[in-house]
Amino acid sequence: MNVQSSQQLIEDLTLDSNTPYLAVVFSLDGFNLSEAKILDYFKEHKGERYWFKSKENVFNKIGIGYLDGFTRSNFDSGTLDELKTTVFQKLQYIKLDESIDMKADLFGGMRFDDKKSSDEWMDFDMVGFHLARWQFDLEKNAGIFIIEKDELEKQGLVRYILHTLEGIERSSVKVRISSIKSEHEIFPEEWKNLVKETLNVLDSDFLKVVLSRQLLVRMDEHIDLNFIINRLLDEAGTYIVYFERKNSVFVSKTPEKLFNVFNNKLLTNAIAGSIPRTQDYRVNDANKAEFLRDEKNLFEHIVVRDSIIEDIKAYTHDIMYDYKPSIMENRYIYHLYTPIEAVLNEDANLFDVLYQMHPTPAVGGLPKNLAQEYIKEHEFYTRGLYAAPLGFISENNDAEFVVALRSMLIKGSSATLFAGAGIVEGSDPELEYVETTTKFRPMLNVLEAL
Ligand SMILES: C=C(O[C@H]1C=CC=C(C(=O)O)[C@@H]1O)C(=O)O
Repeated sequence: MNVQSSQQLIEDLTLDSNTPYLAVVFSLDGFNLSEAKILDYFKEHKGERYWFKSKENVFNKIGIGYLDGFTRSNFDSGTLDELKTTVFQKLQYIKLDESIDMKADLFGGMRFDDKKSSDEWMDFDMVGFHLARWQFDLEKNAGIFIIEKDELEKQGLVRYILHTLEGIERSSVKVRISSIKSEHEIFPEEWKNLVKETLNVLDSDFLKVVLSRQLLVRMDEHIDLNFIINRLLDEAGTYIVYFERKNSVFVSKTPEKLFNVFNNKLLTNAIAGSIPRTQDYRVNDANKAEFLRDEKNLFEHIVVRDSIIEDIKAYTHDIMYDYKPSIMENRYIYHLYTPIEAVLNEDANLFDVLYQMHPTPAVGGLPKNLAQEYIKEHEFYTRGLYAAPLGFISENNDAEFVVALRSMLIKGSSATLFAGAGIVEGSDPELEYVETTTKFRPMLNVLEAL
């Protein structure tokens, strides 16, 4: 960044009186920044920081300080779309480097069930989208600083941004390692019984329901967030969601995309059907071949796929997918996987798409309404952000939302982990229980000291 020419650009800028914020877009070229350094540098903003990294390394976004945005106590697509437009209309942009292609976006989402509440999730809104004051994208190697115009002092602005970037670069991140003191499964036997009872309720009208449970992990002391942030980078091939709000942190290493939209092209996928991955590649190869032929898993997968296609039909055209699923390989588990592509209709409201697609049958069930009601009534806790849609949305409707699986809620010295399994006719309660144990692994791995 050339200080003089950047400063000149700002001095020459005519401030538009209709927009309260100035968004300064800058390059990170020449700076050696990492996620851990950025988040640590802004530690006084604890409770207002997020990190959202794409599974395919397309973006790596960090947001600091929730300057603006909107929260709602229920989901109303029309209102949300208007609120979104209002927030973006408050921004006037200035690029310190013409070649950077970055704009501000909103990060957030909604709880699994926007009508069910419990104390555990009090810090998170039913629906909430945040405009961060500092936004970094380490994939784009660029950042944005948004400042209120009535606080703006043009002369010092470029120096202030530069000073901040240098400060981040210089900071050395201290990590305090904590150890797991106890692990406590919440109602394991009752959960297996619930699966048994559910098998009696399933029929040709109620095909599938995903039942989840919790594992409570107590650490020996207050969990150091730098430690969590460092551990999150450990496994590639999943998304990383790290979302602070007030005194809670929600963390997910989900493999599951709800959908993304870039240049009006919508990508989504069906992920359903699972087998564990072992340490032995020969066993894995044999299991994978068997998995692709296994009727229970194939059935579970195909109903999920068809339901997703049904959900996006009203908002898209030219839907394309492979008829046969492939296998998605994660570190501890394999899933049956079908990518689905479509073109978004011109008048589509992305909040409508989100509301229609959520919950996918991979986390709710089928039919969706029946399954959602069943979960609300029978599960032993409130899902909150577990299996909820979280992600970002930009002014021009580029967006990416994930389904927040393989996740946990951190408060103080404890973490609550979540995992579920799709229950269909023929499911074995003991095997489903083991499958949920496998699905706790990614978050246990984050918490376990090396
Ligand atoms: C509900 C979860 O996983 C879903 C996603 C993929 C495969 C699943 C399954 O095979 O049951 C689940 O539907 C979870 O990880 O908590």
